[in-house]
Amino acid sequence: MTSLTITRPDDWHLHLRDGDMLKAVLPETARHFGRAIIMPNLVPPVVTARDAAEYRDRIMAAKPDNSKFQPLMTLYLTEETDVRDLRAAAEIGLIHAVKLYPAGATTNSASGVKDFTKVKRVLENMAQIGLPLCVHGEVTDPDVDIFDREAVFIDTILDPLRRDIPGLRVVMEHITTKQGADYAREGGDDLAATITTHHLVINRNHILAGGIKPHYYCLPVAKREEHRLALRAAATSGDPSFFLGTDSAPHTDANKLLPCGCAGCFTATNTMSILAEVFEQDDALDKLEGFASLNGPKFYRMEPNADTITLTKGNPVTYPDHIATDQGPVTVFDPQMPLHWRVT
Ligand SMILES: NC(=O)N[C@@H](CC(=O)O)C(=O)O
Ligand SMILES: [Zn+2]
Ligand SMILES: [Zn+2]
Repeated sequence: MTSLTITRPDDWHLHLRDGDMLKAVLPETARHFGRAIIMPNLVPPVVTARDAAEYRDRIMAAKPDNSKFQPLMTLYLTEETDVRDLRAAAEIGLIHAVKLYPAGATTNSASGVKDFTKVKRVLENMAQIGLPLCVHGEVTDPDVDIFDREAVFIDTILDPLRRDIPGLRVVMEHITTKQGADYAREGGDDLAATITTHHLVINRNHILAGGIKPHYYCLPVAKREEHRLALRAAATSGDPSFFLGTDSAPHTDANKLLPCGCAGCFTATNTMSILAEVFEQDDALDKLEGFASLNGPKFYRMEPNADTITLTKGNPVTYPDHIATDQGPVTVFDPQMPLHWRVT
């Protein structure tokens, strides 16, 4: 096969940041994607309907001319989240999900949840109205090894939470483990998982073997090869429990290349080329549309995009190794393999 036309994809987990960074990175996503779930971990975070409306306006203003890209806004769940404000924002279609960060789990998560009893009423209301909860699924207990934090979160927090609040619709964001894939697969219609582009490509050796590679450091951190293979199997299976959330998370090189560097991989630029290569390697090009364009809208109870994109196979694709921003360069994720599929 040398050409593949699929429904225009969406990105169900994206960091666009704000200000100059937003202006620099938004065109990279808007070029190929119809919609994206916009992560609310700004500083300060997007916690109220008003914050979300104002952030949406800034995104719309930063959009390239002629772009039909639609940001799907989210609220950042805090122990002070106001149920009425949240319900009103969902009813008018301003927000499409609420994001749960355990306090301290990842970039800009200090306002996240420490005591789950404090958010129970909000979660019960979300279950009533069918509003999905997007979960960064890692425990923050310093006694738990960083490579185990996702699996421990599923057993000690996510599973009890889902039993406690029946009907709560949950997206396990950026799963990185076999345990995550298994739990999502078996969780029924109210549970799904996003998988990033980079976690289909790298394992923890890519970060640590032969010298430390800060550009491959993200959270949850990439795990052993067996987990990467489990994610590949899940993404290419066609199972509607799994869909694309790139977690494209721009940080300037200056902030990545530090003694204590930021977590995040920036994949907006080359995600579709990487995915086509990955799905072709696994003999699953016919499953790419489900993963990137159909399974996400199905879970979010939205129509798929009405238009299509075409990927064409040819000589290796060239793409910039970084994106320039007013704050400095942002390195584009290097999949360490030639990519032959370009969006035409
Ligand atoms: N994934 C990351 O490594 N970083 C994300 C935060 C997140 O999604 O956890 C970021 O905002 O930079
Ligand atoms: Zn996260
Ligand atoms: Zn993220």
